Amino acid sequence: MALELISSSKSFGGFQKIFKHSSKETGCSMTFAAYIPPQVAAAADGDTSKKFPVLYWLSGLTCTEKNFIEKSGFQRFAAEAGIVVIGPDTSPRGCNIEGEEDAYDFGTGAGFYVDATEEKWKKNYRMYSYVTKELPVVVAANFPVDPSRQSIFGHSAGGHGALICFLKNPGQYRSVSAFAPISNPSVAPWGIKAFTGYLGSNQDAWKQYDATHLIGQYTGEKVEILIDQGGADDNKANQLLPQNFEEAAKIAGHPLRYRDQEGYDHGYYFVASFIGDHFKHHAKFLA
Ligand SMILES: N[C@@H](CCC(=O)N[C@@H](CS)C(=O)NCC(=O)O)C(=O)O
Repeated sequence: MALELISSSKSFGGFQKIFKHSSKETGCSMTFAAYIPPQVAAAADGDTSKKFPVLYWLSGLTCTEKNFIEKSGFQRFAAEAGIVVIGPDTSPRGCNIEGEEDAYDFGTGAGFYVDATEEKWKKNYRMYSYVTKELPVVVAANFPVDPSRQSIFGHSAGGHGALICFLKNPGQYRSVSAFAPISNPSVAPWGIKAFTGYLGSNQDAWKQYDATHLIGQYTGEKVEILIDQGGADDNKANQLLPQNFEEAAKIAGHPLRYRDQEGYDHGYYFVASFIGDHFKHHAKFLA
């Protein structure tokens, strides 16, 4: 479980680090980003038993662990709140699977946070288990985090990932939020492509990774979900389908704060504009 430090840069009094480690779930080496807020070093001088809350960030298609840490400006808010922020890469890489580099929306950079069952992909493409099981154990073993205070959020395919990780694991995460999530992947082109490739043609299997389906089955505490969606996001009407999730949440009686943000597109300028609100949202639950 040894971690290799790739880089470390001081930011807002804390440190933005990137690590690499060998993953059992994905059968390859994985990188992840870890922001360590200034309160951690301050505590290490005194009370070393102090543990900090941890917030997981999942990025979207084409991303590595770098997009969020370089473009969102989140470190200011993590430093203020004293929250450790972990952001994994979005897929296994370099597994020598035929076709893995052929598309921006499938294979490398597009693990889609599922455990593949199709023969070609099932050995390595296990991002669901990597994010929900292996990575939290690695993080708890290497950083002073309190595993009873974790939450999750993400963007686009990573917003889909955050919603399903939360909804499939009642009690594991205290809260969830998303920017422009792929909300109903079973009926949207990106989702259909990923699910067909990783899970095969059985649509019952797809539903187990579809937030719009899962919210009706969720048995845990109904904590409010925060979703921000850009009103000028070209993907909204055909890929993201937030209205389907909104409708399903209403039927399930699950509180949802859905905000249509007029004029914003799908990119990280949009994420950066509202990232502070998402930290406020999670800090309430992680206190
Ligand atoms: N049209 C884009 C689709 C991919 C995309 O929009 N990716 C989003 C997440 S779904 C992203 O975060 N891209 C990287 C970035 O903006 O830094 C492409 O072909 O690259």
